Parts: sequence; structure tokens; C-alpha cells
Amino acid sequence: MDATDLPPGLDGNLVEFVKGGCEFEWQSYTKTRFYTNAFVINGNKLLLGFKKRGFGANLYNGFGGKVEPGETSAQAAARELKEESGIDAPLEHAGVLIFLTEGTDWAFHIDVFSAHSHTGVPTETDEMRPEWFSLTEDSLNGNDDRLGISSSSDLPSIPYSKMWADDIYWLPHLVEGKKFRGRADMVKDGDQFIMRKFWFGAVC
Ligand SMILES: COc1nc(N)nc2c1ncn2[C@H]1C[C@H](O)[C@@H](COP(=O)(O)OP(=O)(O)OP(=O)(O)O)O1
Repeated sequence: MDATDLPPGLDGNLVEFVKGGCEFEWQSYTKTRFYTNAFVINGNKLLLGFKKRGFGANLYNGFGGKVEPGETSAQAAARELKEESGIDAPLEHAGVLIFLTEGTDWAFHIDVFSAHSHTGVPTETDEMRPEWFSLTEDSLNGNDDRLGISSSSDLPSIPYSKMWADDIYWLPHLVEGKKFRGRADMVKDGDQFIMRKFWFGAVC
């Protein structure tokens, strides 16, 4: 895809898999803040954390936070995973997400990581409560959550309605092992954020 067709902030040889909000302009920004987000898969189950406080409170997400000065994003991802869930995992880079929120002139740049094994027992912390979710096809693609039906496995279905609105567009690709990139410009709708304009794609 021609770089001029990509949302500002994304580059490379990317193939679009979904976009929306074409009637809106991309929000401009002058600063970028770097974050991480890590997802641990164990066979047919996915570890998410229920965020108990701070930005994104009361939503399920991967484990992550700010990249501190002097850290690489991989180091920050490993540190945040340990701090928030108590486990270590051989994280690999899976994707990059750029998010803007209405009224700010800075962008979140989130390096997303995944791992297929871990050591240690996921343990609740002040910030996050780790929980395992089912990775059956209907759970992963959001059918179970949309229809409000329970998972066909012993574990609950992925709770997309209690996650950031962008997650359903790229999480299935992460689980399939595809590298991805995306951007979403979010606006406030009551007490939650919704996507006004977005683009997600795979790395060729
Ligand atoms: C806007 O859309 C988002 N979607 C997703 N899936 N994840 C997001 C979005 N915006 C932020 N995030 C992620 C990025 C980070 O993993 C966390 C936010 O990090 P946090 O504010 O908790 O950073 P910490 O360094 O842990 O903060 P404290 O030092 O205050 O604990 O959400």
C-alpha cells in the first residue's frame, strides 16, 4: 500500500483489513508517548487483565504501561507484565497501534507483544486482576460476546464489550500470529471512548 494512503504515524508495506470513519480527517498531533501492551497465550486460552484503576479502568486489556526513560519497548513490556501480573514470558513484537483521544495533541504509540508460554502464576496486583479466556473461534471473533452466549469451553469468552473498542479488529490477528499495524482516533461518548476514524492492517 502506498505510504500516502496510510494514516499519519503508520508506514511500511501494509495491507488494510478494516477501516472506518472515512468522512472525518485524521486528528493532528505534535507529540508521541510510548506504551506497551502484552498478551499471553497458553494453548487454547488467553490471559487478560481487568484494570482496577487509572486510564482504562474497568476494562479488560493486555498488561502494559509507559516505556520509562532508558528502556526499550521490549524491556518495558517485560517489566510491566511482571509488575501487573507476576509472570515472565518470552514476549515477541506483534504490532504497533497509534491512538489519539479527542482534545489532546499527543498520540499513544503502543508496541504490542505476545507470548505462547510463561513462567509463574498470574497473580492479582493493585492495578490488574488477571483472568484466562477461551480462544475458541466464536470467542475470538466476538460472536459469543455479541450474542451474549457463554463459551463452549470451560473458560469465559473474550469480553470484547468490556475492552477498548479497537481490540476486536486486531486481537484475532495477533492470536493467529500475524504482524499488524493500526491507528484509531477516539472520541468521548458519555463515560467511554468510541472510534471516530480507524484503520487496521497487516504487515506484508
Ligand atoms: C485507546 O485505545 C486503547 N486500546 C487498547 N487496547 N489499549 C490501550 C488504549 N489506550 C491505552 N491503552 C493501553 C496502553 C497501556 O498498556 C495501558 C495504559 O497504560 P497505563 O496508563 O496503565 O500506564 P502505567 O505506566 O502502568 O501507568 P501508571 O504508572 O499510572 O500505573 O493501556
